[in-house]
Amino acid sequence: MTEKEWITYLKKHLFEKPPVFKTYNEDCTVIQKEEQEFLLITTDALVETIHFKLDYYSFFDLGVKLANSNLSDIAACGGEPEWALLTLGSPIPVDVNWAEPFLQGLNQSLNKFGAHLVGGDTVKSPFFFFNLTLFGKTNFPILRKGAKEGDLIFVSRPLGGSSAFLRMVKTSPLKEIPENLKKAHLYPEPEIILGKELSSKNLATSAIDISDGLLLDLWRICEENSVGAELLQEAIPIEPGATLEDALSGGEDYALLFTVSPSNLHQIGEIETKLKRKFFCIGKILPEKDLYLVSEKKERLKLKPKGFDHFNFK
Ligand SMILES: Nc1ncnc2c1ncn2[C@@H]1O[C@H](COP(=O)(O)OP(=O)(O)OP(=O)(O)O)[C@@H](O)[C@H]1O
Ligand SMILES: Cc1ncc(C[n+]2csc(CCOP(=O)(O)O)c2C)c(N)n1
Ligand SMILES: [Mg+2]
Repeated sequence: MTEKEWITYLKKHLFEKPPVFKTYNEDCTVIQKEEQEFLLITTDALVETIHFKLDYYSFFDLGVKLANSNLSDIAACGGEPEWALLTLGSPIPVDVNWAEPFLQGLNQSLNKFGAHLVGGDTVKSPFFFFNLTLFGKTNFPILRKGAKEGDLIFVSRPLGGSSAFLRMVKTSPLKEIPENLKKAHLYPEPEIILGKELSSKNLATSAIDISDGLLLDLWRICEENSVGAELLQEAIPIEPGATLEDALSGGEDYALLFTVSPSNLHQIGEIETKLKRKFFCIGKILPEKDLYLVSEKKERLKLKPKGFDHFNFK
């Protein structure tokens, strides 16, 4: 079974009654503590050869990436990260020469957003793997559920850089790869500040962080809401050095994708001014359950939601 089929299959095994507010097909499990107080829980792993190779990652970088990929799921729910648990799997006895920089990278990224490592587990494993479980909180959770016909689709920054890095590192030495692509893959910034702004203004009708690719992650929002989407090719921001294909389906961007009702568009401008950033409106939500790309020549192409699936190598 593909990863998608597996996620569908396991739905019936997930407990989703109060106080669980929402869990299935979400970036975090959302648990309601009080009327306006929610606990967020997320977990994400990095596995050697699947997510990284040690010839281009330092252990410090691995700590940063592990923290950031988890922080990104808290950001997608409009949360504030708090507590983290680490599972460390190592084929060799733990040695401070690599464990110390790993923990430095991990803690540096967690601490930057007010989160702290408070426990974990350590096991021997045939290869290195690192898993983090991150707890956070929010007063107004943003879900994947909520996007409606006519809502505008935004992404928070240019896409594709991470995937372009991965392509280049297969054939080029690290020092020859442009800095912006290196940064996109090794140090993707989690959008915690933006997520909190969207949440406190109750502005996003839905959100997801782009981990498996723009098309696939957008399609997750569409499926959750029984809608479709249309993207304008010329409006999709592409990181310099990346291709359109990288931006559409590469993954590991950790940008935020969010939808906004057109009647609230002016509030995006207010956030842009406050954060001194620009966000990118790339399309809109459609009633019909399909994905379209309007090319630069104004041709309307129906697309498959192509992206990263751990068990689908078609
Ligand atoms: N092994 C599992 N057991 C229970 N629930 C799972 C398992 N794997 C995934 N899920 C749930 O399936 C849903 C979809 O997970 P998905 O992997 O799309 O989320 P994500 O963490 O945002 O993605 P990514 O892993 O790419 O960061 C989530 O609600 C998640 O909690
Ligand atoms: C060596 C190597 N080969 C391929 C990839 C690409 N890749 C791996 S996992 C993933 C999606 C996010 O992961 P998850 O869904 O587990 O959070 C992507 C795009 C990589 N990073 N390293
Ligand atoms: Mg996510």
